[in-house]
Parts: sequence; structure tokens; C-alpha cells
Amino acid sequence: MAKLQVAIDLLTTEDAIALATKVAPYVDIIELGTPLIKSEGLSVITAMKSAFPDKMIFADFKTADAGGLEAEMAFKAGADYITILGATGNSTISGAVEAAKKYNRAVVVDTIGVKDRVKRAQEVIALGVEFVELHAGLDEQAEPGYSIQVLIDEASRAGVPVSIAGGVNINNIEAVKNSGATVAVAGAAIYGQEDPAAAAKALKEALA
Ligand SMILES: O=C([C@H](O)CO)[C@H](O)[C@H](O)COP(=O)(O)O
Repeated sequence: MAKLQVAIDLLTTEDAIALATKVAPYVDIIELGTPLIKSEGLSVITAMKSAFPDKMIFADFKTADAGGLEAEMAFKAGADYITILGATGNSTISGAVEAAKKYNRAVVVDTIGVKDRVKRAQEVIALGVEFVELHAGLDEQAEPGYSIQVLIDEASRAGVPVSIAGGVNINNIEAVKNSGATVAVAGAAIYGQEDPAAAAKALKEALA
């Protein structure tokens, strides 16, 4: 069964913990979004792991350089996963993978900005990455003509473990599930709802 990852794109630790408290029963992975980490620093990772020790904590660093160093920072703070940009060089990804081995954690490659996401996903899995995020970021989603269907089609033919992120919601979760993606990432479709717990529960049930 595909896992559900909540992407928390809020800006304070207090708000992030409050949201996670509501949705934790329905999610497998708690993602601390890049804006949240930039706003609050590494302490938000430590606070979230302390509050939810049984959940996988995903630090969305989107690292572009110094992969080993940044991965070590994230893992020491309590993260289970760190994201490294697929657009960066293999040495940055390999550095993070080495740190992940040392701390028994994992690296996820984020394909934001990558032209051929499937090809890059296949390349980086060979470097020891846990899974690859087929990702259209918030700005790309706002561009005219954006459709998550592109990511769903890519997941179907990737042949390696992938997640889908970029507007996953209750209307497309069935297609996301059928694509074979191992993780469905939902941000606004959870934190932007009046009842985030009900939204997360519905997404989780759709993935079952
Ligand atoms: O990673 C994300 C983005 O780059 C800002 O951090 C989002 O969390 C990701 O795109 C999922 O969010 P939704 O598209 O709102 O589901």
C-alpha cells in the first residue's frame, strides 16, 4: 500500500506541531517543508521528532551542494529523510547517501526543475537513494496548463520507487495510487482544509 506523506508548508513550529497532532493518525511520513525549515531552522526537526518519535520525519532541505554536510545536519537534528536536488551533481547525492548509511537514515531525490524526471530517477536510484520525488513545485503548479497527470504518467513508467508531489488531492488520489507510486505527498490538500484530520483520513483510506 502506498504511504501518505503530509507536506507541512506552514511557517512556525507551533503551527506545524498543531497540524501534525491532528493528522498523525492518518499519515506515515511528516514532511517539514523547505519554507518551514528556513523559517524555524533545525530546531523544528528536533521538535517534530520528539513529538512524534514513531513517525518518519522528512526534512525537505532541497540541498544543492555539500550533500554530506547538510545530510549530517538533518540526521543529527532527528530527520529520517533528507531531500537532495536531482538537478545537482551525483557527487552531492552520493555524499548525502554516505551520511545516510552512517546514521541509518535515507536520502530522497527531489526532481523539481529536472527536464527528464524518469531518466534522472533511474540514474539516482543507482546511487543508493531510497526513492525519488516526481515533483512539480508550488510555482510550477501555478503555471497555466499544469496538470498532475504528467507526474502520474511518469510514475507509471519509472520502474523505480517514486513519490508524487504537486497537487495531490482527493480528486486524483485514486490515479496516484494506480500509478504504482510508493508515496503520495499531500500539502495544501491537507493543511489548507478546514478539517485537516478528515482530509488526511480520506486520502489515507483512498490509498488502502
Ligand atoms: O515541496 C513542496 C514545495 O516545494 C514547497 O515546499 C510542497 O510541499 C509539495 O509541492 C507538496 O505540496 P502540495 O503541492 O501543496 O501538495
